[in-house]
Amino acid sequence: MTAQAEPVVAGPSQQEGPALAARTRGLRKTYGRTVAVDHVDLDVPEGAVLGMLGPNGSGKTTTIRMLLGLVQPTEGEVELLGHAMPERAADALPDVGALVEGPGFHPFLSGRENLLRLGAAEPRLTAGQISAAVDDALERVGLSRAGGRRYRGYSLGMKQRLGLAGALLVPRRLVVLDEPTNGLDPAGTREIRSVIADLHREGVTVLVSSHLLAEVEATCTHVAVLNEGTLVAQGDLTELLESESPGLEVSTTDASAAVAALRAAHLNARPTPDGVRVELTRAAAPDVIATLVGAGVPVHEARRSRTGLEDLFARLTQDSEEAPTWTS
Ligand SMILES: Nc1ncnc2c1ncn2[C@@H]1O[C@H](COP(=O)(O)OP(=O)(O)OP(=O)(O)O)[C@@H](O)[C@H]1O
Repeated sequence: MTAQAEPVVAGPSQQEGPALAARTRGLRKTYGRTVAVDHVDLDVPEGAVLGMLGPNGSGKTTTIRMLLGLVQPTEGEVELLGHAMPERAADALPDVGALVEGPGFHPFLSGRENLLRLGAAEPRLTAGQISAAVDDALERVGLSRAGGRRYRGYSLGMKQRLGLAGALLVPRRLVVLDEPTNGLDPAGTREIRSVIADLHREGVTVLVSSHLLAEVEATCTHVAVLNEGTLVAQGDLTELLESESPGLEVSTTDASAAVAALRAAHLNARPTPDGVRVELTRAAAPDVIATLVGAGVPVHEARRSRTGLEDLFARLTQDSEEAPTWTS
């Protein structure tokens, strides 16, 4: 594994910042010789929708499972809603709704019957409250009409939404969702997004893991980026993006010649689908174009780029031995 720089941090420091719904310090998990999570100091501010981003295998699920007390850390501390985990799980977990792995619903029962069974195991609901809580939860995730149908016939999106309804049977302070839109079509993704937006409006803290950059950019107020088990950036999403250096997008038919010429001139450049993106920290746009033209690279168009999440992650993860694959 490549040595990582100090994580990029945006937003107020912890002393003056908001209360934290979840917090880890020095969190580490190893499986044999595999380091799944490496000294992660994660802050999830109360009221945030925090997107935990990272390529496959970067440690998102393991971190989430340690937060919820489902996996014992090798080292480090976890606090969930102010309670030490896993020791004080019984104090913390009633306020936490989680959708962590494929929910174990019964295939031959309807969505509603499955939720009734879950409701019966929910310590905050009396027997008389379960039915109304189930109906509320079904409505919240848009499954009221499909509630009577067998789980077996549900689409993947409906199954995910039913899992979410199960996590929301009672009001929660924190909702944790591990890749909730995995495998969903755009309509299913929009539905999950809208449930997250509703929770945010109600002041519920949401921690959602994803490897979809566009998804996080559209839904989240905060972001935490994991790469090879290490936290490489975290903070307020807008502040993180604003702290990024400006770039120039150059359209060219010869991206490899362009990258070679720019790197020879000690400029940071990386290929994009229609050319290259050049960081404008060490050179102004006219110098970049002059360098390319001087090297005989055909320049069809050049425009300043708005820094997006994709650029931020390309930079944060560019030192990896294997370039991570991001999907936007
Ligand atoms: N129970 C386990 N036993 C052995 N290795 C594990 C176990 N759980 C996770 N790992 C390893 O730890 C690393 C981090 O895995 P993790 O599932 O946390 O990543 P992730 O970011 O959630 O990935 P994905 O997006 O693919 O779900 C991987 O190398 C994985 O193979």
